[in-house]
Amino acid sequence: MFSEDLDVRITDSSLRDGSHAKRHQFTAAEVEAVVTALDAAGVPVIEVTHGDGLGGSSFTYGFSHTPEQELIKVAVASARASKIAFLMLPGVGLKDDILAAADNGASICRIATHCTEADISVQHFGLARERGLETVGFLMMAHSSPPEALAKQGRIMADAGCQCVYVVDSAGALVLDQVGDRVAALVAELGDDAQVGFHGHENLGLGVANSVLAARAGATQIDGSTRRFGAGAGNTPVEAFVGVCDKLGIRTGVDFFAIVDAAEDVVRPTMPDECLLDRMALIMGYAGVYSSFLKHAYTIASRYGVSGAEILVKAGERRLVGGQEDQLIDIALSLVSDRDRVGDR
Ligand SMILES: CC[C@H](O)CC(=O)C(=O)O
Ligand SMILES: [Mn+2]
Repeated sequence: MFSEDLDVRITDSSLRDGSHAKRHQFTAAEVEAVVTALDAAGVPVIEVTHGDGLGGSSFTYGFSHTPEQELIKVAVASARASKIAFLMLPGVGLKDDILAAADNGASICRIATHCTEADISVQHFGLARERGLETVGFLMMAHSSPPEALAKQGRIMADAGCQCVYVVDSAGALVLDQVGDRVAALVAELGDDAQVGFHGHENLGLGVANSVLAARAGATQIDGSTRRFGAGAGNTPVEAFVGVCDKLGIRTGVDFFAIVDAAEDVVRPTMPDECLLDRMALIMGYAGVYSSFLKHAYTIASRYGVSGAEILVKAGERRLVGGQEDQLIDIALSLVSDRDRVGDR
């Protein structure tokens, strides 16, 4: 599926996972600048979509500054060698959105489901393959399922036409061997039927280490974001991962010095803030909370005058999954009523 000169193929998610951190405000000029720089550094795949995937621009998830199909067109026009990928969550986006992205020149379709719900992706993989797209499946919140259960879900995706099933550590909650064990279970289940990938978040500071263990366990596609530009504390930093891979003899095809320059000179200026390993991000990793809830938790905490950290701890206890952003409001209201009850005594 990709050049034999690579041991792992990197997908940069700054222009999709970073969209969460930027509250979906990417402009066409920013996408052009980032794609041009990443392409020149040799990044083989660049993902461009609203943070919540095709169709994500909405009241619930946050409206995009620029329609994502426009951004996809700009990305395709700016890339010389990189392939442009897009993400879609069945039910957030529609099948027509996949066809529009393909018409706009994107060539890799990534379908994401909660890690126990792979069966809702079947028709989307079928459509994407029919349309000639390369396919990737995302099993999100993978920390919440044991390796064997994840492997069974991966089998559903592969049988539907998915060419690479990802272990997606949405909460940045997986620790070292927990990644290796999940990747190994998928590799054993899928054999030659599909590749295995890993998508990490930095909430416990393990993005690079977890990605190396994923590669050692047989993952051949690894996600990251340049300058960690992603939800929560961000994703595996591509530039650090490339540097580590160079030292370990893992071939990524990405030029270390060029990607370091791109991170500092091109990606950083598009970021509202650095993605930090701060209290809120650490709690997400520790409590197993979906990274894309971070900005919502900040907004809701300030609207209801409650602690964002407490919202996240309770979100972890409730085992919320992607799409349940509105439950953060419910948690905030329960914190307000607990506080009022104590005040009444
Ligand atoms: C809302 C989709 C989500 O951000 C996908 C992803 O990157 C993850 O689960 O980590
Ligand atoms: Mn992510």
